[in-house]
Amino acid sequence: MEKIAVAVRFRPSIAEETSDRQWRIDDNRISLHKPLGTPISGVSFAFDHVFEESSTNSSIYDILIKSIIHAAIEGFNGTAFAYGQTSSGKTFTMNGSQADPGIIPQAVRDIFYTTHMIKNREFLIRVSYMEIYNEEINDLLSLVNQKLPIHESLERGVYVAGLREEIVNNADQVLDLIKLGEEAVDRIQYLGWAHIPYRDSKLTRILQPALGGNAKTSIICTVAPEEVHIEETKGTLQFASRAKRITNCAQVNEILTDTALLKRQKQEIEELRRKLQGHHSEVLEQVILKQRNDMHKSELECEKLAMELEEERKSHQVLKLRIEEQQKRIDCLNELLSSNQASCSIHENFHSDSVSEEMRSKNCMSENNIFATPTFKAMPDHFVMKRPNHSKGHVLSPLPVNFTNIANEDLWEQLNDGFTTNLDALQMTPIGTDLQERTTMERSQVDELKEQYAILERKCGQLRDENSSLAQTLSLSKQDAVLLRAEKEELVRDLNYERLKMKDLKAAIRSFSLAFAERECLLNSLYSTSKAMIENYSSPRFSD
Ligand SMILES: Nc1ncnc2c1ncn2[C@@H]1O[C@H](COP(=O)(O)OP(=O)(O)OP(=O)(O)O)[C@@H](O)[C@H]1O
Repeated sequence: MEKIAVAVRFRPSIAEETSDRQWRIDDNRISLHKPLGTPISGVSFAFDHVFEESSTNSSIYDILIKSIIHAAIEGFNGTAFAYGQTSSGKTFTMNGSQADPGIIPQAVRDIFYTTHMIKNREFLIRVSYMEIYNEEINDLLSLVNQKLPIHESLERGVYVAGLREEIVNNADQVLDLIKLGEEAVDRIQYLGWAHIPYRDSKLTRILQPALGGNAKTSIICTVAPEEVHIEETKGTLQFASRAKRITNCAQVNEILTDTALLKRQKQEIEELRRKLQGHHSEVLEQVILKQRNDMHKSELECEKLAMELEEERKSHQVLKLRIEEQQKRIDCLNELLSSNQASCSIHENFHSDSVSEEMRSKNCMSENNIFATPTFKAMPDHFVMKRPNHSKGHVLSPLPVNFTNIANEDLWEQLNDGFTTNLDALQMTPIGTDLQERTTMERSQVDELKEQYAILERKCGQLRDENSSLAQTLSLSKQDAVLLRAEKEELVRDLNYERLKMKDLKAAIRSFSLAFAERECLLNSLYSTSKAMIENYSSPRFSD
């Protein structure tokens, strides 16, 4: 006979308040005090352990839970649960945080660590996970198992019928299952004392063996230290005091005789055989087959994507080259444009008499290359003449329609736009028809060049358009490539995940088969031993 271990844990205070009354902890005693330290009578409780606000989950595990886990490994029933008002720290105590794992992850790791160290015994560890919500029991590992009933039998005691039990081989599998179960819950309040009456609830029934039955039990009552929660805290402490009076009678579950062991082994082997040959193995095989198919599909998808990516890369390369080529052509045209602009400005300053061969060749105006200089600036409307020796400033006038060999005063007046001059001071006169021919020829050349310039400008515009559309295509292709790469990475991740799942399944089947083979061996040996014993007993020596 032994008492239930009851501990109280204070969570750190959330509110910064000045309180009239406060809880005081002295060793394992909790009492309520007035501001000046006077204890309030009748509000004092003693427990097995009281954990202050600064306590850690790991210290709680070591002091309160570890011994239960080790006893369970030895064959006892064990129960540990948290009880307390909302927001008092139940979840924190059970699940904990990354830095301070709660008692569930610690217990799970401890179970596998300890069972691995025991070499002379075999363990079969199964996990189930359920919620009690509004007095209904739901399976968190199988969503089809809802509203499950509570049964009781001589062999199993109180149990939830139809609850899924997963065989597990390591701690991570258990924690993964718990995570899976938590995803199914969108409501972790099992022990909301304000909502579920302590008596008559399904929870009370399930906890029956733990509260006064065949089990070792630890209860962690979580409380909030703030004054505003004093009444709820008192309620929790009263529950804890009642729980402390409960006595359990824990016994190692079964010490089987050879015959009982034989019977039990036979049953287990039958159960395993049924599972292996029946639905369970079929499901596993189907799952493996599906995983394999998915894996092949993903691999094919990956290859396809890789090929597409390669194609995309090649077309990028081609586009890039084309753009570079176009850019070169545009640069070349721009160079020509600027050089021709320069030549046009020189051309504007030509005096009709002073067009020399040297100038012509310098500005690409020789007979041979006149059509090779495409971008000329348009000529001004008036062809102008300059008379350099007449005065310092340039006197410009429109070109007369006809020149003759002799310059008279009228002509000069016409040339100088009404400006009169001393004809004796003139050094030369315009030279008639030759100049006219040259001017006409130059005009037609300039017209042709204008046309060429317009054509080339159009072409340049087209090239620019083409260039920008190629740049657009390139940027779209780049975006496509990024998307394809992301898709590929996701597929690779899926593939790896499927591989891991398949590996786990294979390991589960392997350990399942091993256990099955070992059990069969054991059965056979027990069977032969029993047969030999029976034969021995029925031999004439014993008949006598
Ligand atoms: N011992 C502790 N140390 C640090 N923080 C804690 C502790 N206990 C509780 N907390 C914090 O207090 C808040 C409430 O705790 P928790 O969620 O565990 O309460 P709960 O009893 O599970 O609430 P509910 O019943 O409403 O689900 C959380 O933010 C939690 O991280």
